Amino acid sequence: MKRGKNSMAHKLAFIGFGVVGQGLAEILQDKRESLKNEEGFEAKVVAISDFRKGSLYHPQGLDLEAVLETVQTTGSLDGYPNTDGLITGWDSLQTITQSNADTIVEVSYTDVQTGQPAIDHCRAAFESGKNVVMTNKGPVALAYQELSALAHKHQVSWGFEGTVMSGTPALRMPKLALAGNDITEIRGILNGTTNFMLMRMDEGESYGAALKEAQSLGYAEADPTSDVEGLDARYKIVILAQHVMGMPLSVEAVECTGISQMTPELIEQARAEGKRWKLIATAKKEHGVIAAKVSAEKVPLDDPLASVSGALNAITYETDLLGPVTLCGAGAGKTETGFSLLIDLLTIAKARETVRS
Ligand SMILES: NC(=O)C1=CN([C@@H]2O[C@H](COP(=O)(O)OP(=O)(O)OC[C@H]3O[C@@H](n4cnc5c(N)ncnc54)[C@H](OP(=O)(O)O)[C@@H]3O)[C@@H](O)[C@H]2O)C=CC1
Ligand SMILES: N[C@@H](CC=O)C(=O)O
Repeated sequence: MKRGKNSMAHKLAFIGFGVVGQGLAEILQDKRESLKNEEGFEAKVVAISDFRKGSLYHPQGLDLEAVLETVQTTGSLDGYPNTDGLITGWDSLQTITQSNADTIVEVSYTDVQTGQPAIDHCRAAFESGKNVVMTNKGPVALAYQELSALAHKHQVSWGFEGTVMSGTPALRMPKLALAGNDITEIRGILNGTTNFMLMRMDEGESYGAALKEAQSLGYAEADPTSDVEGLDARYKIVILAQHVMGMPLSVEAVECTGISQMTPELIEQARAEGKRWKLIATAKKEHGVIAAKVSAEKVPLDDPLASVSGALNAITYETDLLGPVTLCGAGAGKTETGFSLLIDLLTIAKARETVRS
């Protein structure tokens, strides 16, 4: 269905411009016309602030094609054409508070210990009346209550679909399409890097080579310890418990082991038993109490999770009205995670359109 033109372009500022940031930028560039014609959505990237690649701000908008060409050929934003009105050198907080962006795209590293500086990025954005869309898991796992309340107080939106299962709607689907159900248990494969590594190891590749390959494909965290020790999956199960099950859960309360002890012998042993290793995250609600854990499990081959391969993820929601509902799709990747930010942006745009009409 064609939608009416939205006269006001959404002004975006990116904090971080690595794999995922560039993934969204490419989608906005490649789908500019169809997003405008089919969704009535227009976006203007006014600022990008990255730790080492540099930073750019132009209140009238940056030339996205030139930005991508510059960063992808030189690894830096420094060679971007110096046009009239261009400001360079702003750090993340200056970009958030001083740019004319209405939405901040927070795609900096996930810090699994403190969630910072991304928590402060969200606080600064909300207090400046700006929406945030993000794939950074730290703020959602560690400061969900505080930041939800702050966004609400300042009447701005906070989108974080990509924090769990990349662009696969692991948060939106249960919140919208399963509304009215009591979700009593969530069980799934929530980390693409380790699932990819386990597949490659099952095919005979070494642990180190499998990790390198996952890194080169853009699946791994900047510090892949988060992936292989299960910390990334732990953050995701905490996000699911809080946002989908409505149960407060701290990261420390989730027992967690990863796959760093996995050996060819263990893989062989599982195969001999007709099983396959998977890193499984579970959250179960019983008598108003939630228990959650992340661990490598030997899954029988007839379990649907056994056939989830590569960077795919899958999740089963146990519901009271519908029984088990399983969602399977991308769990990591440049375009896949870039899409998660796009769907958050489209949701904000549609809400804005509804308010205006
Ligand atoms: N890759 C994926 O498939 C997925 C990633 N995510 C999450 O999305 C986020 C981005 O991931 P990804 O793009 O892969 O990671 P990258 O490491 O490729 O990119 C992160 C970027 O953020 C920059 N950065 C770090 N800290 C700051 C800061 N304080 N201010 C400005 N820039 C900063 C880094 O700068 P520099 O390197 O120049 O120092 C880097 O360019 C992470 O939080 C990750 O957990 C979520 C789902 C899937
Ligand atoms: N490193 C993460 C990226 C997405 O959250 C993963 O491998 O799943």
